[in-house]
Amino acid sequence: MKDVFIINPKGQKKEQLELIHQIQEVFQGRRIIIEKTNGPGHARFIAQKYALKTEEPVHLYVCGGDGTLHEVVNGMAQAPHIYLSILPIGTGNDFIKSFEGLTKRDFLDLSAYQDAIEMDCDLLKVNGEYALNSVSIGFDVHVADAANKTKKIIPKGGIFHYTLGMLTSLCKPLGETYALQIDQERFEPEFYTFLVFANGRFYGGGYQPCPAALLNDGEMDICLVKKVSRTQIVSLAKLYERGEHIHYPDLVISKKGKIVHVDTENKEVKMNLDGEVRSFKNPTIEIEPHAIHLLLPNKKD
Ligand SMILES: Nc1ncnc2c1ncn2[C@@H]1O[C@H](COP(=O)(O)OP(=O)(O)OP(=O)(O)O)[C@@H](O)[C@H]1O
Repeated sequence: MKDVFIINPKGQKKEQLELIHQIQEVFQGRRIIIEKTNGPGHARFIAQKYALKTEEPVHLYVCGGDGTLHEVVNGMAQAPHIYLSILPIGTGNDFIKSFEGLTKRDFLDLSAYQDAIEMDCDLLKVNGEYALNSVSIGFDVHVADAANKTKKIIPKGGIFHYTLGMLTSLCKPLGETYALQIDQERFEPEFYTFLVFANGRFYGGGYQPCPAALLNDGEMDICLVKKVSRTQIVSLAKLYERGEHIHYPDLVISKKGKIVHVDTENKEVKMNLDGEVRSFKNPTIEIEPHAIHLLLPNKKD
């Protein structure tokens, strides 16, 4: 199998240097390929290049944050000969938090991939674009947008960016009215503060909109947050971080599903796909079961 490292050089410098040192040690004498990204869209392009070469299996190591991972997945989803590992050197790295028992340090230990653990992982798909971790609409898209801006100024910080983003977003309109169809069930138009469709458990630097979400169950977990006031948002933030908001059915509807249509009355709405902000009209969100092969670190205690 060919080993290819896609490295986003914008990642945390110290972790990047340690990683390059480990690559030299662990892969000494073996043929590897290092591909550095040069800007937006490049990681996707590189992943697509290997997805189109079907003659040899490829172990792709994604070295970056959730943004790089999102791009790579969009380049190689459904390619049966690509195996993906995540080397988290971003600021948030929310996706890896869904793997219970594995820490960021475990993911960054290259020797733990010699006899890696294989896992097929579901993906979400929104009008043709894949998301690995989560998709959302409403208030938290403003939060992701604001967090992306502050990350450019202060690169470290995790949940800090999202908390700050939440506070600045409280000045914006809080939500919208949508009609929804979740599988066979129709939801008449209602005002929602935000809607989250999750494959993974964590987003926004560490919040848990869908604490029971599993990456390989063939279903998406759905959290519909009804109309809440600005003061309720602030007081609910801690519960939301712990995933305890689901115990408040007068405020939150929790569901599972395979396909969701959101009727935006043909208006463009902003959506958050793994932290990237996009605009869609009347989006359809689907789960694509077992759409990528992951190779996870095999931790030796
Ligand atoms: N050489 C480069 N220089 C600057 N930016 C780059 C370069 N290559 C890729 N990028 C940008 O980096 C972005 C992804 O960064 P990263 O993977 O850290 O994502 P992130 O969303 O900040 O994730 P996290 O929150 O986990 O840190 C891509 O969307 C791309 O625009």
